[in-house]
Amino acid sequence: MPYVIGVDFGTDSVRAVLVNAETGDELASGVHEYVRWKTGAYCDPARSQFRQHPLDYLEGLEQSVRSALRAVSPDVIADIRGISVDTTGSTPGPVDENGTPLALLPPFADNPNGMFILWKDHTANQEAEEINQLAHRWNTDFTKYVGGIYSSEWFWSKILRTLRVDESIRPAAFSWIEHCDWISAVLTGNTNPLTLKRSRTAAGHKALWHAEFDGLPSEEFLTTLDPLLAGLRDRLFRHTYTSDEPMGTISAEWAEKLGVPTTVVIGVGGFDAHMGAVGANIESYALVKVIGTSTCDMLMAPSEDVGHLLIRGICGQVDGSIVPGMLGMEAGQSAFGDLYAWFTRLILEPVAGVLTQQGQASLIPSLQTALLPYLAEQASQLPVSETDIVSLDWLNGRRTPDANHTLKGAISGLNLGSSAAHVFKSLVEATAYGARRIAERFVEEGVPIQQVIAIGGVARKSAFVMQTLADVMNVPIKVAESDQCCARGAAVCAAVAAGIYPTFAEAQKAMASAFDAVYTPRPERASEYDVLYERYLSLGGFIEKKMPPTP
Ligand SMILES: Nc1ncnc2c1ncn2[C@@H]1O[C@H](COP(=O)(O)OP(=O)(O)O)[C@@H](O)[C@H]1O
Ligand SMILES: O=C(CO)[C@@H](O)[C@@H](O)COP(=O)(O)O
Repeated sequence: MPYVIGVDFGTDSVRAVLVNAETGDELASGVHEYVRWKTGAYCDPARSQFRQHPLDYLEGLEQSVRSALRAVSPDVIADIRGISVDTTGSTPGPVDENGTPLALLPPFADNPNGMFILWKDHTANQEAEEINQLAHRWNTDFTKYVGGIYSSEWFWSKILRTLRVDESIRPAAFSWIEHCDWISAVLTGNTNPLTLKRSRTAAGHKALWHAEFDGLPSEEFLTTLDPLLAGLRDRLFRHTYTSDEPMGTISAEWAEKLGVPTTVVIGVGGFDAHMGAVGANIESYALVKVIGTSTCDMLMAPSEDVGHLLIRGICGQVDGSIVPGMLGMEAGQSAFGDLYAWFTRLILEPVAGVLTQQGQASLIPSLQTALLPYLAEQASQLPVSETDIVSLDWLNGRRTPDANHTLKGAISGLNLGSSAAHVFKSLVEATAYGARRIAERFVEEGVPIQQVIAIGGVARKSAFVMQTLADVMNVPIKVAESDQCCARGAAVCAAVAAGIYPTFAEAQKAMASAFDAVYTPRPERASEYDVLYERYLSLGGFIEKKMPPTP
């Protein structure tokens, strides 16, 4: 029997799953939480600075795969044929001529600017704005395939910001690399930034790569943006590769580290959301919502049907970014479950402080675990009325429609009777309104949505959130059965890259997740939410127009 491994680098942890490529059975999995990231090292949330140390990734890769393989017999291990990796993105980092991230070199070991700049880092808002202004007056609008607005979450904004603020990085950063490309390259032993195979998904959605531009934006565009970018285009890449392609064969060093055969094929890397959509059996005109810390909303359609459209305000339309040969479209919300995490922290921090002062700190961990489910239970008992609190989901800025990471969240309609459950309910509704706005944008732009599928931590863990989402969007939502859909999707990609299946369709048929729940909209709630959704749009319009933007 052939087996494959999918490795999914999420925001907080990395997960590896071992899948039987014939039956789709998940034999084993392993999880590793990033050690340095967990302590908050190299991050400054107040400034939206979020950096990850490459050692967290290397340790996570080894630990998660080893831990999965501990559960299976040597016969199974001997039949492992492929490994593919997905990561968050855009999560780029500076590398030297050998493709070594600068933070792995002693002078930069503790320099956040030598590390990977996590997708949710918004320190480059100013640079994103400059890219947009220049692109919109250039003869070719390089933003046209990424919704017309470049984001501070993406590749060029982050590179430019880093080069501007840190002189020490400038001579040392020979090139830049996305997390998904680097880890896949590490596994093959060839991290040469000039020859390793770069992911189409990362390049097309985040780096303004397009076949029409003959690759990345022109040297003239980049140097007009800032002379600090001179020459970098030639040290990046011109060609890109879809996730059905092999990146290479595993190096002897990594075969030994992971305990897998030296014949294992490493697939070209990709993003968590895109591979997650594959794991959830995405098909034409299905919207797959990856609902976790943030959301990614993945929509796929035949290029011949929608390739002529330029869809405004989304995170890109890229040929082959999800499934080779199809147009992959991405949108999303920069914070979804993160809103709930923020609210529980808000409640817990002072309570934990008091408990600690009173010598009862041992109570804190169980409070931490119980609080979200408790709030959801309380909120689910509340009626919905047109005078309810209305909140905005922009606590981490707005990713789509129309990226603007200077925007902030808001809570409106509080009175002295407003309880924690009322506020929590409004935050859950706000995330659902943001989701509805994205779906409406696709439809307004001419891309129909025929079904909605949800995957990710929130989709699996919270019936309350999912029912609210179905009510607000007024569509049935199917939830994929797998707890590890992104890693499973990576395993599907590995099966194709390793030649076990010739196409994604065949690999998905055998290996993609089934569905185990459907949330059906409740008609009376749906009509109440139509009214509240209008108030959400008005509140959003007011905040965007009247509140001065802050970095
Ligand atoms: N019971 C719950 N109800 C609602 N949200 C939850 C619950 N448990 C966890 N979450 C949210 O899930 C998010 C993490 O999602 P997950 O998919 O596991 O991780 P990631 O986004 O890093 O891949 C967190 O933001 C957290 O607030
Ligand atoms: O933006 C993308 C992909 O394009 C994601 O990697 C990013 O939202 C992070 O996803 P998670 O919230 O960690 O699931």
